[in-house]
Amino acid sequence: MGIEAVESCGGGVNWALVDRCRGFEDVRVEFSGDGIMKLTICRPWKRNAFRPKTLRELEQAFLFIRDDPNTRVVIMTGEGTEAFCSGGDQSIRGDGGYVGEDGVPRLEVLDLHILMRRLPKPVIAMVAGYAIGGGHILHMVCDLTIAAENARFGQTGPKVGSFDGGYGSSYMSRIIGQKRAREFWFLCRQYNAEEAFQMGLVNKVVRLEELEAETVRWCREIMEKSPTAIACLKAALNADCDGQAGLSQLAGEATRLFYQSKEGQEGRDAFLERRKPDFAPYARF
Ligand SMILES: CC(C)(COP(=O)(O)OP(=O)(O)OC[C@H]1O[C@@H](n2cnc3c(N)ncnc32)[C@H](O)[C@@H]1OP(=O)(O)O)[C@@H](O)C(=O)NCCC(=O)NCCSC(=O)c1cc(O)c2ccccc2c1O
Repeated sequence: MGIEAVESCGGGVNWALVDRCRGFEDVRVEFSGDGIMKLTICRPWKRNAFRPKTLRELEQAFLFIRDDPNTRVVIMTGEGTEAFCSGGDQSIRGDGGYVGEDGVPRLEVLDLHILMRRLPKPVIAMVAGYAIGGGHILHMVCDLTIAAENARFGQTGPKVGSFDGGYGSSYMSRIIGQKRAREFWFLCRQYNAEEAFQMGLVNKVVRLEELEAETVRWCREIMEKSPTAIACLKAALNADCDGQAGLSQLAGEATRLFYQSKEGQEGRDAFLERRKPDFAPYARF
């Protein structure tokens, strides 16, 4: 995959920068060497608020990861200990969305959510500090969340003139229930890590110094399991709230398995060999 420049962080992993994402400005993409890809939003002076460029780089990284057989699990995090992500960068919010270098206003984070949901590999949010606004939604869209004790969670939309009626609302209510979701959005309060854990928003709370090591432990535990089973389970759990798109993702996993079977390959081979397919050996049991 073209990795270089080993640098050492916490968690006992020698993270290596991924060459093909080396030109990125807002996102650092690193590989553990044994299956874990770490994506770090690097705008700490803005509490890791995202701008269109940040989202583009995350999208490119996820597309790369989707096709990369070496990557089994993804960690998504923010630079530093102050914030995971504080949502959309309000300083470049125009009248119709967040304005990038091309001058076009967009709400592109919604596309990123879909990419993350469709990724057939687990994404774990590693949260230190604030996960606020669109940053809170990003952690919710991740499959699992490990939080440091200093983590703080909340929505700000109705305070800053915004709202996410997509995963930010409907999926939140699936996770924490309707009453709590309404509380989150209508009051715009902040919740600490323990409160988030009690609500089921977070899988584990650890001391800040332990955050990366614990997250890596979860990744490695997942990597001991069948990747196909994990991909099918993620698709099945998504299908519960993703409608036709969710069913299509789940069915795509079935088609992928079918393509790998002798029965599926007999259909292809018969067509190419201009003969009648012989499916007799593959009767259902
Ligand atoms: C995150 C905070 C609670 C942190 O508070 P703290 O006191 O620790 O730090 P400061 O407030 O002093 O911030 C330090 C520094 O960072 C700048 N900053 C922080 N967040 C942002 C931000 N989101 N955008 C721009 N800049 C930010 C801050 O201005 C300071 O800079 P200085 O130059 O003054 O040093 C607190 O910062 C906070 O509440 N931040 C705002 C959180 C927020 O409201 N986020 C936006 C919500 S809306 C959203 O994210 C969103 C995005 C989308 O793309 C959508 C798409 C489609 C539908 C809905 C969307 C949506 O709702």
